[in-house]
Amino acid sequence: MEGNRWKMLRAKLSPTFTTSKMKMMFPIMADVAAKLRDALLEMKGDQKVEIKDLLVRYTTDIIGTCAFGIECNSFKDPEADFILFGKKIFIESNIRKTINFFTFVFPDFMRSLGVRQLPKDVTDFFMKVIRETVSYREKEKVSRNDFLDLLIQLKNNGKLNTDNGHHNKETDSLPEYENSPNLTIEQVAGQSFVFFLAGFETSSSTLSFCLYELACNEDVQTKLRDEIESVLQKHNGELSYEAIAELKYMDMVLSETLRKYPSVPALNRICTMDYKIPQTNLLLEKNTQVIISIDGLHYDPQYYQDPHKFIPERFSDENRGKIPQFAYLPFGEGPRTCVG
Ligand code: HEM
Repeated sequence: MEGNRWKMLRAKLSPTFTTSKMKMMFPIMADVAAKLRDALLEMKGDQKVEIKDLLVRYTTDIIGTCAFGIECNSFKDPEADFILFGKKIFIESNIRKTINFFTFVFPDFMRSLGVRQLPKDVTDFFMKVIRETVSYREKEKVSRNDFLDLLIQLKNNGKLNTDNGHHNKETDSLPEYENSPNLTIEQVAGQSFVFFLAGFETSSSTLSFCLYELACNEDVQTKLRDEIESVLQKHNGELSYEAIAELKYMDMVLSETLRKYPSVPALNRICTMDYKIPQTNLLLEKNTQVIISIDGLHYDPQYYQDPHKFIPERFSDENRGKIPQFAYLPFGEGPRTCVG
């Protein structure tokens, strides 16, 4: 999706990802985390685990419940529809294609809201799920404090309800788009679907790589475990939004994971005007497609000494500032940066 249509939707949807909205959804996410813990506890000591598979179930359940408002139950039922249809998009159609999908094909995919380029049974499934859920919620006046509730507000009112009746700069859409049309049910379904696709594979692969690095680097693992135990102790053993925010070393470990294994290896842009790259004779003409290699930047020894080594300390308060802003791009950059 490009131009004004993208701008309008982005302006409407960005407020659904604010800190306060994330806090609101936190208990839903914590419930799914508890199910992951239970699934792990049920395993026997010497049982082999395909961790990527388990984490796909975890992120599918999180996004299914936050974006679609549906309990996918993937831990109890590995054959659940969401898992099967998710696999159909991502696993059966080779991983390389998936990566390319996010980088080069993403704008086209967004233009059509993704749906027409995918197998019809997959799009029919997601469309049906959203139509039924929205219709049920509207009829029964059910509210779940989740992302779908926010999309329903955008469908019915064109903007989000204000918190406690007060305007809040976090929750108001940008003023120039305040009077843009409400979302249609197709746009609600399309957006939920985009979030499902953009979210579950990126997050589960990041978590898998993180666990892999923790297994390879026991010192990092011990330090991280100590941090988690001490923060949880301070919060009476309770996992909360505030407790997570205190996990500084965890943040460093995840940042380093995203450096070594960015989910999206390259960014894709199209020049909207002629642009001369400063201090060179290079002119990028309007409509030129530009591909920025995230992998290339993240492994450039000019920015990261020993780039193949897993060193979370690169992202300590002291060191983080030494990394040039555009040499670390796991979530992209600029107005199109990852919304999730
Ligand atoms: C580890 C997790 C994730 C990573 C590494 C990641 C990475 C990215 C990257 C690199 C982009 C392209 C940005 C650009 O072109 O500048 C992107 C876009 C996007 N991401 Fe993510 N993402 C993650 C999780 C999520 C989640 C959980 C969601 C939603 C629930 C999400 C929704 C989106 C959307 C909607 C876009 C398109 C934004 C636009 O074009 O305006 N992502 N993501």
